[in-house]
Amino acid sequence: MVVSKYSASGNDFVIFHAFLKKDRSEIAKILCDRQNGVGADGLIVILPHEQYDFEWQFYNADGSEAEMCGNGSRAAAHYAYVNELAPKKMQFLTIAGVIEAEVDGDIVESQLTEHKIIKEVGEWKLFDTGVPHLVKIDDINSFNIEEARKLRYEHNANVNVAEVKDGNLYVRTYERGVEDETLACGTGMCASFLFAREQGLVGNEVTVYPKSGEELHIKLKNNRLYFKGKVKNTFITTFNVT
Ligand SMILES: N[C@@H](CCC[C@H](N)C(=O)O)C(=O)O
Repeated sequence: MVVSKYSASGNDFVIFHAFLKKDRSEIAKILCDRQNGVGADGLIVILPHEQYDFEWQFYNADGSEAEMCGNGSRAAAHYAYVNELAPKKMQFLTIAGVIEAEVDGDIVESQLTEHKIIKEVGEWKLFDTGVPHLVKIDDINSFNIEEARKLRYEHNANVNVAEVKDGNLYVRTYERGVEDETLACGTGMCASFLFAREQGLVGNEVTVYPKSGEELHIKLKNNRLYFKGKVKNTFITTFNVT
């Protein structure tokens, strides 16, 4: 099979398109494996849809299906555009709802699904930005992988520590389904932005830096989150599925 590998700010994905919607949990594990597969944080499968430009299936590296993925939405939009599956400005369906995206060269902006606050857990706050994210505003160096892993299982959520420095937002994320810290997480950066904004640390727009150090932009307009940054199609390959 022919697959494309993408990096969206360091969050990496294997992407292919198909005609049939079926359980692809096993192939996600195989393709995402960093030793025996292509290697990625997630698998995205682009499928035709009658109402929208396309529909996707998103799987984490461990084969679990997730409702949404912010960085993945930008990579998928770029893939769909360059493969002539969607126009520059597109709408596509995820489990969490409809995503609007616009491709401009290697920059892609996604309008995420509606967001909400779920609950407070001490100094942490649990947001839903398409998928669940616990966020704490603290020194970015206080990110502790063991604590994050414990919270992830206690709350079935991704876990973020965020800090505002010189008006910019810095975020580190432990991702469920990858079961490790990743180089970037879009829905996590957006949840972190919401918490920082609530605390008056940022306004309606912010420049954000995930662990990869790449620059992204988030804005809140009419209570909707817009998330913008570069994506890179790192390679296209054939992969033997045996
Ligand atoms: N990396 C993604 C989020 C992917 C899903 C997440 N791991 C989950 O299972 O909730 C992003 O960029 O938003």
